[in-house]
Amino acid sequence: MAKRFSPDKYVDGILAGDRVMLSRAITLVESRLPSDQELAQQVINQVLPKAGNSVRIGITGVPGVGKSTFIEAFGNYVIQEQGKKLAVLAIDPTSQRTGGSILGDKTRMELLSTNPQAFIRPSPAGKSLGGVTRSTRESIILCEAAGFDVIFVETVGVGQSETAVHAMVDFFLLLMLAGAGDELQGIKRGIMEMADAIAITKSDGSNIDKARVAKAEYQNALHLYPMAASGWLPQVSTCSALKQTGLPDIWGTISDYLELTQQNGFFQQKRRDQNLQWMYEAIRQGLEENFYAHQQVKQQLPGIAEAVKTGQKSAFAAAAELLKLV
Ligand SMILES: Nc1nc2c(ncn2[C@@H]2O[C@H](COP(=O)(O)OP(=O)(O)OP(=O)(O)O)[C@@H](O)[C@H]2O)c(=O)[nH]1
Repeated sequence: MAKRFSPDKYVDGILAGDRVMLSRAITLVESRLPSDQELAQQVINQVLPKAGNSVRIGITGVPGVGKSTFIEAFGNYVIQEQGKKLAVLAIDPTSQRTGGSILGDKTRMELLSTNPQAFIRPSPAGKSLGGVTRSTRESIILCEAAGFDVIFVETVGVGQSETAVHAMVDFFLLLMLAGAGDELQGIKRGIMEMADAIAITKSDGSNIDKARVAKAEYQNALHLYPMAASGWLPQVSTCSALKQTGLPDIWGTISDYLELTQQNGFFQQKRRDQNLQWMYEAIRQGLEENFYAHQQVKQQLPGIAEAVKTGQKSAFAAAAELLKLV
């Protein structure tokens, strides 16, 4: 097992912006060991008052949309032109690639991964969506305490992980291709409804006209949705990560959104709601872990499951019997 330090050492390191200590603290957060979990909670509790001062931006899009290239280009823009410190985290429980999606794509994030103002952390490998979600939420807090004022949370645009990311960010950006059709892109209607902005990627060369048409179409489609509680009308823009165009527009949209929602109180309300949601989620996960770790449950579960399978017991009676054991 790697070396562990006192909680203060992690806390001091993080607050001083020490990236190595930040990385080590995230490793604690990702660990399944109860002793690591306990240490992680102590660290998080201590840095919590220094967290929260960032803009949390979820970025999603199906494979092929150009996500890594976009994050590299937009990330560098945010650092260089907006003077921000950027952390990039990933939620990708499906990733089979070693070290998760971001590390696998490090070559496409060459500039960002060597930029001292950026911190890139891949999705933890071998975890369930719930596990990844939890560690990403806690990693956001640690990154904020370390002084990162923009956080990108990247996810693959195929389903459940979008909902998880949406529940932990302030702003949700959906990347789309021009002319591929929603269904072809595997974008579910629900994901479009969650988007605060859509960026049509690869708007360069012969693609520019197609991207312009797509922009108008998506803008029309978004107008059909009922007005969001934030009072914000989702915006569509076109961009090219390759040619570095459209990036200031996207940042402008994010800034407009922040201005509106901070003024009308939606931003603060959403964060408070998300905090509560995190708590209930943690309770649910904790209960589930305790249940399956319980000695008697472990012993009796296989037999009872078999009885359900063969029709000797009803699913509900079986569940009730097992739940009573804890
Ligand atoms: N013409 C053009 N091609 C692009 C642009 N951005 C990305 N590409 C190309 O699109 C392909 C996919 O880009 P990636 O950045 O790997 O995106 P992805 O497939 O969504 O990958 P993940 O980030 O792993 O999900 C690559 O061949 C890129 O060179 C762009 O702005 N213009």
